Order: sequence, then structure tokens, then C-alpha cells
Amino acid sequence: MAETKKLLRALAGEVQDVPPIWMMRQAGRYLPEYRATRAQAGDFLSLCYNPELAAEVTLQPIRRYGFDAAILFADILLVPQALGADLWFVTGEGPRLSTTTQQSEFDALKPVEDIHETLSPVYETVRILSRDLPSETTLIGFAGAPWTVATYMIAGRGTPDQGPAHALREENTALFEALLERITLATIEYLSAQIEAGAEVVKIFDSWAGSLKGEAFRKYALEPCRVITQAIKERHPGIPVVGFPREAGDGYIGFANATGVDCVALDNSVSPEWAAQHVQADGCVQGNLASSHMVTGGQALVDETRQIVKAFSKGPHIFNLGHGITPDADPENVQLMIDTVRGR
Ligand SMILES: Cc1c2[nH]c(c1CCC(=O)O)Cc1[nH]c(c(CCC(=O)O)c1C)Cc1[nH]c(c(CCC(=O)O)c1C)Cc1[nH]c(c(C)c1CCC(=O)O)C2
Repeated sequence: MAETKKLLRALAGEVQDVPPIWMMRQAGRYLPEYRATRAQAGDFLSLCYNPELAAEVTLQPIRRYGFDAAILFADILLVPQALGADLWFVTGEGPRLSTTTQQSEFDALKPVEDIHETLSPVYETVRILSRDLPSETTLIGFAGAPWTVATYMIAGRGTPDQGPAHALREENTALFEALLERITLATIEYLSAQIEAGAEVVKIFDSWAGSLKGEAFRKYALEPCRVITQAIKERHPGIPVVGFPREAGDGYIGFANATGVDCVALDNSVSPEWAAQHVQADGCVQGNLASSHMVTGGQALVDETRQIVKAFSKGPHIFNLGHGITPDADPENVQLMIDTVRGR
């Protein structure tokens, strides 16, 4: 069957005059309608676990902007919670988790098959979305990559340099690798369940991949992504996988071939010209406008957007930001970016 959705066509390798476009964190605090629905849910986690309201916030940016893809509203830290870690969000600061740095804490984690008990509302959100999305909009499911998820489970919070996770991987490599393995297996089950519920693409967010270098990058960023991608492709042939080894730098080169992902998402620390030559040569890429333009707008936004579209115009490309849109962004600037990409 010939693919009609723009995003799926790009993932299949088609070069399009106007690339499909969506935006990381497109459902988020920069939108007044998101803030209203979040208030209705009570707090962020209650919103994640409320299928009707989570579907509603997923649909809001689709209604407002007509993006080519919707990304399931959830969070990468729901997997540790489903494995038994305590999780809460401190307003204005970010996530907090009970830590997993001792053998006894690892042993207390739940087995992988138990995750669905916690995560089943997320699958219900996917079912609602696959019913309610416009027929031209692709539904993207996602999970955090094992390394990124582990950095939060080990530190109990976000850290500037992922120091506690690096310390554990050096001081207790066996425990660190056992934790990565548990997250890897849970992620395969979680993404599979999203696909069974209707997700058409899955994306693996490795937000902290850039802090792994050399052999550590290969073992703890590339290899888990390869294992997850291979398992997804065996169970669900034809479902495209997007990898996002954020700030991988030279690690972007060859990433698609080494892992089997159909598309590599790029952060904005690499130039689109460099990435077109070294990464897009292997297939579809996604990215990579600096999210700060959504705050500042103006001619710089237009120029940079045009430059990215042009640099990637000879190969398959999905337009996106280099990282998530921030709460201080102006919704008008999002419209300006979309109009620029679509040539209006
Ligand atoms: C590291 C990470 C997390 N979550 C995620 C990552 C990987 C991508 C990245 O690097 O941004 C991924 C994520 N988080 C969220 C989504 C939903 C889909 C989307 O719109 O992209 C996705 C794909 C919602 C969210 N996840 C979070 C929010 C804001 C929560 C709120 O409404 O108060 C949203 C919309 C909270 C969150 N969740 C996380 C942090 C560190 C924070 C706090 C920081 C912040 O406040 O922005 C963990």
C-alpha cells in the first residue's frame, strides 16, 4: 500500500519538497490550553495517567497548528515508576525519584512483566488517539533510552553532568549493566504495547547520550538502541524507529546503520550542512532548529528555518526542533516556523 501520511513517507526514504513537521514537547506549558487541562488534571503525573486528558493535550497542538505528527503525551520517567521507583515532580525544579544505586534497591525493582499494571492508562491514551487523530496525522509513541532513564534512576533527579551514573558505571559495573538491561527489556515491552495500541512510529529519547564517549557510547547508547530496535522490528515489522542520541556529535555518524533505526533525530549543536553530508547520507534525519528561536522569533527564526530546510532538501527529512520547546516560547513563533517550512 502506498503510504499517504507525510511523516511515514519521509521515514520510508521519500524526499519531499515540503518536509513533514512536528515539534518535541509540542504539548506543553507554552500553550494556554495545555496549562488549563493540566490544572484540570491536578498535576503533571495525574495528567499522564488520565487517558482522556492526556489524549486531549496531545490533540491540542494538532488542532492549533496541524502538525504532521502527534506524539503521545507521557514521560520517559513512567518506566522507572512502573519498575517500582517512587517518582514525583517538584514544581519549578523537575523530577525526583527514589534512587537505585545499591544491589538491595535493584533487587527491590519489579519484574519487567509487571510494568503494564502501571502503564496501561498510557496504552488507553494511544487507543483514544489512534481513533481521534485526523487521518493525515501520524501517531508517535516513545520511551527514554536505557542510559538516559538510568541517569535519573541513579541520581534520583536530573543532573548537569550525569555524574552519579558515570560513578556507578565505574564503581559497580555489574549493577549498572544489570540496571540498563532491566530498563532495556522494560522498554521493549512498553514500546510493543504502544504499537499494539496504535502507535505508528516509536522514538527512543537518549537525551544524555552526549555525556558518553568512545567505547562507553558504543556500549551504553548505541548497543541498547540496537537491541530495542531489533526487537521492535522482529515483533512489529514495518514500524519505523527514530533514534535521538542527543549531543552525540561524531557519534551521529553511522548511528542509523549500527542500530537499525530508520531516522536519526539531531540536536542543534551540529550544523545542518554537516549533518546532511555525514548523517543524512544514510537515510532520514529529523531536526534541528534551536528551540530558543521559539522564544525570540523574528527574521533570525525565518532565516535559520530556511537554511535547515535547504540543507536537508536532497534527502529524506522531518523538520523539528533540536530539543523540546520551552515554557517561555511564544505560540506565534511556532506558527511562523510552520509557515516558513510550508512556504506560506
Ligand atoms: C529527559 C526527559 C524527560 N521527559 C522526556 C525526556 C526526553 C526528552 C528531553 O530531553 O526533553 C520526554 C518527554 N516528556 C514529555 C513528553 C511528551 C511528548 C512531547 O510533547 O514531546 C516527552 C517525549 C512531557 C513532559 N515532561 C515534563 C513536562 C513538563 C511538566 C509540566 O507540565 O509541568 C512535559 C510537558 C516534565 C519533565 N520530564 C522530564 C524532565 C527532566 C522534566 C522536567 C523539566 C521540565 O519541566 O521541562 C524527563
